[in-house]
Amino acid sequence: MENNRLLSLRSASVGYGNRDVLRDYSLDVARGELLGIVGRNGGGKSTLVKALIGLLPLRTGSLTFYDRQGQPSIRPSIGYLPQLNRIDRAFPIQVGEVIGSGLTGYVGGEEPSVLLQRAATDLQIADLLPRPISDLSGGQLQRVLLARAIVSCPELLILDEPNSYLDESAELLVCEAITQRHKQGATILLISHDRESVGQQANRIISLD
Ligand SMILES: Nc1ncnc2c1ncn2[C@@H]1O[C@H](COP(=O)(O)OP(=O)(O)OP(=O)(O)O)[C@@H](O)[C@H]1O
Repeated sequence: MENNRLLSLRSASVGYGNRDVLRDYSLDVARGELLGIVGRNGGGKSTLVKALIGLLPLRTGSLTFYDRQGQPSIRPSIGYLPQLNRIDRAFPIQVGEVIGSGLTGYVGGEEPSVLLQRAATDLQIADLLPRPISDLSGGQLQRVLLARAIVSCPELLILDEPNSYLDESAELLVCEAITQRHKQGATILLISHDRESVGQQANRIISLD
């Protein structure tokens, strides 16, 4: 892992108000790894993710990202799928705009409209692009948010409960999209309370209970 690390969290404490949810917590993630993060409801999975993407400050400890030479570096490009129940469904925005927001700051060489169309096609939601998100079913919105997370082909993909609200065929589609991004070299953190579903995809599983 030493030379192949993407990130290293060391002795971190993170929490809300005066309560630490994670205390003295350490985690290394290797570049190209598909890491499953499992655990009971309220175990701290989303809190860990928020700390990794900078939404929650560390109270103690450190978070370091590394480049391909193993040197400390700036944060890599990150795609994030939040839990659906944290999304404001009434916000007046169209599907295409939501997916396109995943391209903010994109500096790669590909045409943004091509990337957007590809992500929408991969998740079979191209016909939904002009629709307002308030019109969508839970499973459709989940695929839209996943498309936003993957659209820029980020180095690090963090997916919080990606299978929520999905029927069986949509689960297969999402699983395929995740596997494809992994094969292309992305490092993926897959968060779930369902150890069995994560176990089929992950190289390694950690548990937060
Ligand atoms: N914004 C917040 N303010 C205060 N406490 C919070 C907040 N978000 C989460 N918590 C608390 O932090 C603890 C960990 O929550 P977290 O959402 O990280 O768990 P989780 O493992 O992701 O759970 P789930 O499987 O239910 O999504 C819980 O006790 C929760 O009540």
